Amino acid sequence: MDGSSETNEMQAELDSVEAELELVQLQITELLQKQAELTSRKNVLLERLGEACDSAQPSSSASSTESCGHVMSKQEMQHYDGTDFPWSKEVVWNLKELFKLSKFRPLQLRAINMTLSGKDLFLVMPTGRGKSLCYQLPAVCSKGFTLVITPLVSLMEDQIMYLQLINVPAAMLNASISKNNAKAVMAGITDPKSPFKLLYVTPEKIAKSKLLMSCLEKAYKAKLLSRIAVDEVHCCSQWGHDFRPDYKLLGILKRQFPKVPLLGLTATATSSVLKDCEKILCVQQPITLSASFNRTNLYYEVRIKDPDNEASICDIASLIKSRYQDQSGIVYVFSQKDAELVSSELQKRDILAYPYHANMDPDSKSRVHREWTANKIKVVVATVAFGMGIDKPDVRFVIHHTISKSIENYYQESGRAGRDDASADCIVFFGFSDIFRISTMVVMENVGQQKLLQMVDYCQNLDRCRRSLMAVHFDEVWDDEGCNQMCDTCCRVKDYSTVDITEHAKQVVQIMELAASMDEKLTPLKLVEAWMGKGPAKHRKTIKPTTLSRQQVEAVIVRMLLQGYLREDFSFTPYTTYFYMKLGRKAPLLKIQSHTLSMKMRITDGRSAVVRAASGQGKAKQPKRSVQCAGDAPVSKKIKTDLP
Ligand SMILES: Nc1ncnc2c1ncn2[C@@H]1O[C@H](COP(=O)(O)OP(=O)(O)OP(=O)(O)O)[C@@H](O)[C@H]1O
Repeated sequence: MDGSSETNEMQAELDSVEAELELVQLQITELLQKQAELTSRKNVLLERLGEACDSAQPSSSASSTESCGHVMSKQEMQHYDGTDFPWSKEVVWNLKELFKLSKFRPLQLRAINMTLSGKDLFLVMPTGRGKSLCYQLPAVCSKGFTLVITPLVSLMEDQIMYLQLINVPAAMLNASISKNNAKAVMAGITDPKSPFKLLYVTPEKIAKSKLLMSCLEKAYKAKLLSRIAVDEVHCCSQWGHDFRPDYKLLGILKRQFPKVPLLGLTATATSSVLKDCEKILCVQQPITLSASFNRTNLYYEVRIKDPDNEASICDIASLIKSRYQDQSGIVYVFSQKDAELVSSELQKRDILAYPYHANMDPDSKSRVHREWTANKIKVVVATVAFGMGIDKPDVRFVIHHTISKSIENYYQESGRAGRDDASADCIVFFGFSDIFRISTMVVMENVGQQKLLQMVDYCQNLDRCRRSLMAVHFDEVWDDEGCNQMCDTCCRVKDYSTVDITEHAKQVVQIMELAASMDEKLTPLKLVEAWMGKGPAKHRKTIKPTTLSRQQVEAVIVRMLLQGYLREDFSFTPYTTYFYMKLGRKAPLLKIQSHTLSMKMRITDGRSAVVRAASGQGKAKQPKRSVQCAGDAPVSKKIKTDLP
């Protein structure tokens, strides 16, 4: 053997060893990822188990730590759910007669009794579950007034309008009110007759107005300052997602008025953020009450969206007509154009539906909102612009014509259903091409892509309860029992079977490799078509078509994307973003004989019960000729959407 062929052989062996090493590295990464997922799940479960054990302990020795620093026994905690306090009669009377509510929601009475007992408290409760009542009701039952710190003037105005409606005197101090008005409010603070029960101020006012602080000082001395409520308390902490510098200065309140109980309210705060808030606000060992994010009255369902837009609207129309005749609901859509189109199509099918999006004039928007609230309009077909201030109790369904851009967004949007605690449905129509429409929109966001894929996983996953998939995002565990058959996966466990898709995935890789070898970029649609033997005649000759249905083809591609066998690739022009598919970092694993890939699929008919093995299983040959992949229309056009 001459020197050069020896070198060639060694080079070939080196290449092969390097390739193998790369595969091993991928397997290690995959296992480490799995380990991290399992560890995080284990930690959440351990925490839950700890809580469960605490609450199972005999009351004499119980020591539940439901607070950041303050230790309170379970029995003591439960004591605050009672109605034998000196103020209880007044509290219950006001709940019914003033606020016109029949009963308390979980944790409301506990929070109210605790704050009326003078305890400092952090209340973590999902949006729309009724945090405001926890300081509004105590304010009415206390002498003097409650100081409420709120970050947004619009939220302040909404609350004051509502309180005026129910005859509770309230005032506000912010940059938008007149000097005379501000003067009257300042005078009211020290008035022993307390002309208002709640005073709303921005954190800036506390930080900057010496006059306000001196009035509050006088009110404190005269025992007129009964309570301090800090809304959106997570804004204090730089670790929170919405830090506001003026919140950092609110520590002055507890330093100046140490005997006034403080109530911090938030819908989103981890325990480390709350610890930080505790320090910033100078509260010592506050009790933290956290309500579960699990909305037990909501039924979650995912339906496959028909690729034909008209057919998909037809599906929504018949769903509304058959299940929600004369009931109130929202259909969320992706773009302003979709809002116009879907609402007019629903109208053609005798459904009283109107569009709502950011590009409508303010009068039309508020008319749609008003008439829907008054039940004159049954369905609002809206972009995400329909969100803030939507507080209709009897929304019986929220249908997503297009998936949300993240699970957190989906939770908020779907959470507008069933606020009256009666059962309501949250249904997503999951369409393959929608993934890529949204992808191009979120591509510039920090973790936009990652969050979108979590939403896609929520839609495609048939292994786990939909609730439990959502719970992870709120650091909670809602197991199947917690679901109580209130999602389609829990209801239809028997309709799904696990299918080995390894050979199918290998075919996809082959197509991608061929395209890459020809320097051709594949859009998701083109990949589907090439695999199904559709598209130009020359493609059909080169690729052996799959035996899978279009729905299954799309499902396999989505699974491969979610698991890293495929990945997204974008190219940008000043006007639009183009979306293509690429092989993912795990694609080489499919070259290993022992590596398998499986997924759950819905058994809708005999055919899909077992997805038949791809042709040429185990000995797939490379087609000799290449796939012609270029030429299909790029996925993204410039679309007007209402970003949240
Ligand atoms: N006990 C109750 N029973 C029925 N409805 C209630 C109850 N408590 C509050 N609500 C209603 O729930 C809705 C939402 O309340 P609220 O605005 O206080 O929520 P929130 O938790 O402050 O939400 P956000 O985080 O959006 O500010 C209101 O319409 C309120 O009247």
